[in-house]
Amino acid sequence: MIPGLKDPGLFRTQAFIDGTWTDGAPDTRISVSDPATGGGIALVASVSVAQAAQALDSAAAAWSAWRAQTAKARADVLLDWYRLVLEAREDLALILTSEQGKPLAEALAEIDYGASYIRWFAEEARRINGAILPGHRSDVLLSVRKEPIGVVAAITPWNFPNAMITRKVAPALAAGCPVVLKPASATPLSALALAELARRAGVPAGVFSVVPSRDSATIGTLFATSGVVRKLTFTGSTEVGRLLLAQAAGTIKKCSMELGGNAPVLVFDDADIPTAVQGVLAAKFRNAGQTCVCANRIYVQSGIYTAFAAALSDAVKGLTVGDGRQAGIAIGPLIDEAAARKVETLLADAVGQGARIAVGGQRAGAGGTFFQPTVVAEVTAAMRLVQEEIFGPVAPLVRFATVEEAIALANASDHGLAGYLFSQSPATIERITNAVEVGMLGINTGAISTEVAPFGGVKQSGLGREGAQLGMEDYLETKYVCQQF
Ligand SMILES: NC(=O)C1=CN([C@@H]2O[C@H](COP(=O)(O)OP(=O)(O)OC[C@H]3O[C@@H](n4cnc5c(N)ncnc54)[C@H](OP(=O)(O)O)[C@@H]3O)[C@@H](O)[C@H]2O)C=CC1
Ligand SMILES: O=C(O)[C@H](O)CS(=O)(=O)O
Repeated sequence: MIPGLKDPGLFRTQAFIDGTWTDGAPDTRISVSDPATGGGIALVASVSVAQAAQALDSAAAAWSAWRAQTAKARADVLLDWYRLVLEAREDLALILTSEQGKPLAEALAEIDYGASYIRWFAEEARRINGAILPGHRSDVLLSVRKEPIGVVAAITPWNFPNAMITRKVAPALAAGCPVVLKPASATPLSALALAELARRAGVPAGVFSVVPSRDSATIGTLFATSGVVRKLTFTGSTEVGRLLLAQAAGTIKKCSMELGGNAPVLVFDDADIPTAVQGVLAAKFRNAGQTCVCANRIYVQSGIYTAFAAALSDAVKGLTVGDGRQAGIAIGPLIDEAAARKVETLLADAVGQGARIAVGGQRAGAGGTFFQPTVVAEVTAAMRLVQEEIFGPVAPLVRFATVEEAIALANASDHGLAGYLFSQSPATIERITNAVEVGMLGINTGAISTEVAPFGGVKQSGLGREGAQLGMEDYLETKYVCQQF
């Protein structure tokens, strides 16, 4: 149980299948722990493959009635869900921080961000328009219709255990598609609370099921290979996304992939230093650096390097580390011991090759997975800090000299999710905007995520877009009709 919940009914530990709370497989449960204390907070049902298959079958059975609802009726249910989520935002944030660790202020922001996707797609539900085309013959009527793709299987990560779910479930339901969700095992409670609120909002049985499982690989294989599933949507690491794509090939399944990132930041000599520092703080240290759009490699032009490094270091020293439930905390714990150890390994590799720790560099506090917000200077492209997604509160600074060098460095990655640019030169901004290989670019800002814009990457950062009007397309099929008079 989580102390302090106003509505204990949101603390759910069973699976939610076909509108019913149900135990999982016997003798297997998911142990959910609090990353700040290491203590256990829940034992959650872990479903069997048969139960996950049952959830898919119940979704298929519910599909025809859900798609037959008017767009307005589906929108009304989503708006009720939106209202209930906002009414429960403090409980949802407390559940989220308890299982994921981010500071409560960030958790509240995530609940609002997640809710914004529900509202956005409630509105988009009523704008899924088709078209009448000018015929190629005088005796035909040509039309194009948008139809719900069918049963959607979704798999989501632990770092945004609320918003990554609504960013998929809301457009699917808006389009007329039922969803079966497998949430991350580290953070199932947020997903189950969302399911309870969806139930209260009137989402019909079978239209939204949540099947936590300790055996994610087996459930993922079921989702990717089942003939019942028409659409697979995944957010998580590139390696898992690659595996799922391969598994889905057998059924030519439509897939959306929001995968790993390795965001470059380019700070030019003409940048406004306070703006660049604030932008890097926002893009680097949100969620203790555990976001796919985090600033991962910070390239600083040689003329501003020393001044920027000093200003950033001063700002980072002011970031407080601690339990996210305490007031004023900026950096919570990393999700688990493996994450903390990975950060240590990457730092050791960099220092071993001549990098210099300007701020931080160590675990914070006595024990646990807290890590000091860290600035590393004199980093080079040969270091793992630059080559790999850090997923921790570490800001590596790399020098560069020219615009052409900056472009080459920024694009030297298999990933291309987000990127950031700090300059006051229109010519530099235009040059970089056209040349950098990313799906999303922040210019003189480090905060770019919003439901109104298409979220997604290029290269091995994924396929498809979430949010915006584009985000609805992933849950629709197009039908062209040629009617002879
Ligand atoms: N592009 C984007 O929008 C985002 C990308 N990410 C990326 O995700 C990574 C970190 O998140 P993380 O949760 O660790 O990513 P993972 O890929 O490890 O896990 C994501 C989800 O996939 C499940 N999973 C793990 N292995 C398999 C498998 N073999 N088959 C099917 N499902 C599987 C996990 O289940 P379980 O929890 O049981 O392991 C979890 O639900 C980073 O690379 C980050 O960049 C994260 C968020 C957003
Ligand atoms: O998991 C992520 O990194 C999210 O996509 C981050 S965001 O959408 O809040 O930027």
